[in-house]
Amino acid sequence: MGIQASDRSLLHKIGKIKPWGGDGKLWPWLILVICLSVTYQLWHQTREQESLKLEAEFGLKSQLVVNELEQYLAVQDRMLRGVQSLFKASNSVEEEEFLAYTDSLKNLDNHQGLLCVAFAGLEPPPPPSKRVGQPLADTSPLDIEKRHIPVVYSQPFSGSDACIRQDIKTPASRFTAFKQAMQNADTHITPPIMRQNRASNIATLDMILPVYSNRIKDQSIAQREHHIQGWVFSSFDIATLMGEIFQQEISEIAIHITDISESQALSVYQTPGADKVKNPRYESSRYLEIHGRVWSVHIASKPAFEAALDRHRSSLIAGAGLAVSVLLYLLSRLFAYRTQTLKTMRDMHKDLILSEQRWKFALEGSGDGVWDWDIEKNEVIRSSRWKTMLGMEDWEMGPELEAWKERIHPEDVSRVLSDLEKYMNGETTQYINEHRLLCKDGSWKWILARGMVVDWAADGRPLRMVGTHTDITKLKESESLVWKQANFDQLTELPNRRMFYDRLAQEIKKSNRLGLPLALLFLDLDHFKEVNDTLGHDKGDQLLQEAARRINHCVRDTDTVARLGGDEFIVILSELEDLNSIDRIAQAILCKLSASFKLGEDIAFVSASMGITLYPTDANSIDNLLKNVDQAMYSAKASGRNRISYFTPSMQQAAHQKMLITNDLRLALQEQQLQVHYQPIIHLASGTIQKAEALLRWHHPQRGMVSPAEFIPIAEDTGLIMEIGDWVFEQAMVQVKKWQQQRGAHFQISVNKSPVQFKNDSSTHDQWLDYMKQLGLVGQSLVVEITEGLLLDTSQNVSKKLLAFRDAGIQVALDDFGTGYSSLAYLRRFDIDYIKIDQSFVRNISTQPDDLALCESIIAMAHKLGLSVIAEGIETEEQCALLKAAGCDYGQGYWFSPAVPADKFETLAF
Ligand SMILES: Nc1nc2c(ncn2[C@@H]2O[C@H](COP(=O)(O)O[C@H]3[C@@H](O)[C@H](n4cnc5c(=O)[nH]c(N)nc54)O[C@@H]3COP(=O)(O)O)[C@@H](O)[C@H]2O)c(=O)[nH]1
Repeated sequence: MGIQASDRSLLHKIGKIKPWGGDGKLWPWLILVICLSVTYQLWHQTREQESLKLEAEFGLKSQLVVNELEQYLAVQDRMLRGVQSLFKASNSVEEEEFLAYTDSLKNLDNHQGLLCVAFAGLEPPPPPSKRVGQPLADTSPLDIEKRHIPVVYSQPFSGSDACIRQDIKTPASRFTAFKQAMQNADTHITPPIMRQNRASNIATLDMILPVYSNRIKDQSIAQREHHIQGWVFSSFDIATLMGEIFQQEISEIAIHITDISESQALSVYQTPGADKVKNPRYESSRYLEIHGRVWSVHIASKPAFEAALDRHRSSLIAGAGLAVSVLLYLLSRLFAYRTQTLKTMRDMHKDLILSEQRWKFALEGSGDGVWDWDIEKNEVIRSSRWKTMLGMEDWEMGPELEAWKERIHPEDVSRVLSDLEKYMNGETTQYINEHRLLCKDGSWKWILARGMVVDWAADGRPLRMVGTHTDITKLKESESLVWKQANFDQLTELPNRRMFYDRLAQEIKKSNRLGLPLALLFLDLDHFKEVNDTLGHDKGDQLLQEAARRINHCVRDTDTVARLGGDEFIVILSELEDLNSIDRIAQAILCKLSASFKLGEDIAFVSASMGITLYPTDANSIDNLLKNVDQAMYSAKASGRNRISYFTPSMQQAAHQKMLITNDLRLALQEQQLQVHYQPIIHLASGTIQKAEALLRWHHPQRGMVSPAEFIPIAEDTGLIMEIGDWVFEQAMVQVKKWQQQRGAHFQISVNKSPVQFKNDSSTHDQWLDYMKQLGLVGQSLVVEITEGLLLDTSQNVSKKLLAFRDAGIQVALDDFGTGYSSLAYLRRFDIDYIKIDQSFVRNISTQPDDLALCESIIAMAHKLGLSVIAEGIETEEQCALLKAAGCDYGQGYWFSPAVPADKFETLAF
């Protein structure tokens, strides 16, 4: 059980582990934050460095552009100066010379965007020879404006006849550059000029050098204009020029060159798409003074250049840093999870060990033996306690299952194996069984075995079963004791009332099954009370034990003898094949019980009254059988004791009658069906009525007069006698008060008081005394008539009430004297005032000398004891005379008057 609970706890704990959260494990997050911030720092620094580096690179690139441009123009300048030198070297340059020279320039590398190299000379050319370079003697600057200046020679580079078709005077800005070159005797560059080139317009510029007819060093501008012969110039397609020079750079930077020499800035060149560059990261502007013009070179970084920043180390660092951060975070989470799992596993392991220790402790502490059965091998491991329970050493028992089976009590084997089989078949959820096992010393121990299969094969076969053995011997013994106490009479060891009911029920079933009748014999010992009272309860107990033995000897082992309580025994004679055996056994029992009982020093005699009834002849239920046998027993008692009475239908009839009377009696008092009659008691010496006996009468509406001899016992059985007895007493007291007034204060009325009234706790003498006081009666107005049987009762209740009556002056008469135990000892012990000689002795007094002698003895004895005697049932004058002669004090009987109603009593003439 402990392991199961632990398993549940472990599963619960495992279930609580969350790999990705919970339990306040913040440090993986801390690692992530640190890594990310380090990554950011690294990335930021690197990015800064890279940005600076790229900025420097951009600066270099910008510088390079300017340098390249300057260098290119310088090369072009030199090349043009070479052409100028050609003219300087001779007075006239033939076209062939010019073309030959300029053609040789094509071998040079740097002529990107160069359209043509040409010479424009002043007209008129000297006819007829086509010689040029001869001085123009009388020319002036105004003349230059007026004169036609055609392009004389032209060497095409990429633009065929581009220079031939050019007019150097248009546009004016171009001609200005020609003039400035002339005036400064130096290279000049024109502003950008739009030209028609094949199908499209192109921006061009010219680099110009003047050609003079004389040396012009240190000459004035006027002199220079005077000697001007013409100009050599190179025309460039700016876009091609720039594109070719900067073909590497323009993918990454945007170049915009503006000619700012004049008030209105002119765009020289702009890389394609430069206008789309918005918010460049890097920008620079430089100024270039070149051959008479001032250029602003603006360079801006393009996204392609800036992208280099993202491709560099900072990006790598950012990526790697992020990756490392996430990796470290995941690893730390895994590590945290692993740590937590390991901790939980350790806790679980600890719990398991603890649980197992507790489990073992609980088992060992409880003193249970443990067994572990390998079903496949059919071997059992048994704990030391298991073996010591049976008084064996550890080595004394082999591991075989049979070693256990052999020790099972033969009566228990089949039950044990059946329980085991039921469990294995799945009919029960636990193997549990109580059986006896043989100990080493030969004794038996009760074992409570419990077990469960703990391992199964894949196909469902049980492989291993474990369980415990608990020594329940003591429990069984106390159970047995309790059972015995509950079902057996401790004094006689016979089955008690409860067990008797069980047995009777079983015997009835058996009788039905076998078709054989059974008999019930109900015995009540006669005079047992006297034995108890005279010899004491110990002797009474001995008698009961001996009586039980004697009854048992008279029946078969299969029959049942039970004690129902007191001196009542009952016998079940079962499986009766011969009904005659009933009478034989019953007689044998009566005979045995009527034999003397030796009780130590004393000898006692009892007899038994026995009722018999048969199943199924007389009744077919337990209740009715018991009623029958009870009636039969009472019938035997009533018939004079020491006899057998078989249940008869008339008994049943009587019982039925009794029941009807009981019901009617309950109503009788309320419906005033009861009446008190008074029978006079005559003082024999004077012949006067000095007393009266109150006798109850019942006028039943249907039955007429019902005898008190019939209904008083019923009233006693049902307890109605309490109410009825009090009512009679009150009636009698009212009556005696009246008659005392008429007949004198000595007049007394005697009232019969049943033993039941005496014994009942609810009836107290105080109530009667109070009532008499209320009426103003003295105690002597009442005589209480009791029977001898009451005096046999030694209970405090009875003697207390009798003493209280005596103290109150109430007199006591002992009724029916001579019919019972007639012990003189009782007369001495209790204060009795009158003895009433039973009418059965009076009846034959005149014919039976013995009865007369008995009456004379009673009278003499009573007088000696100071008691008065009342003779009952005097019916004749002779009886009256004999009794009077014997000294009897009072007489009562039909000779004087039967009991009569009060009004009639008053008319009696005594
Ligand atoms: N506890 C109570 N018992 C009562 C009460 N009333 C009556 N009883 C008892 O009932 C028994 C029967 O009584 P009853 O039928 O009334 O018989 C009494 C007399 O009528 C009868 N008797 C009187 N004189 C003669 C006679 O000359 N011949 C004759 N055959 N019978 C006679 O005897 C009975 C007197 O009984 P008792 O003196 O009490 O012995 C009887 O036992 C009553 O006690 C009651 O209220 N309470």
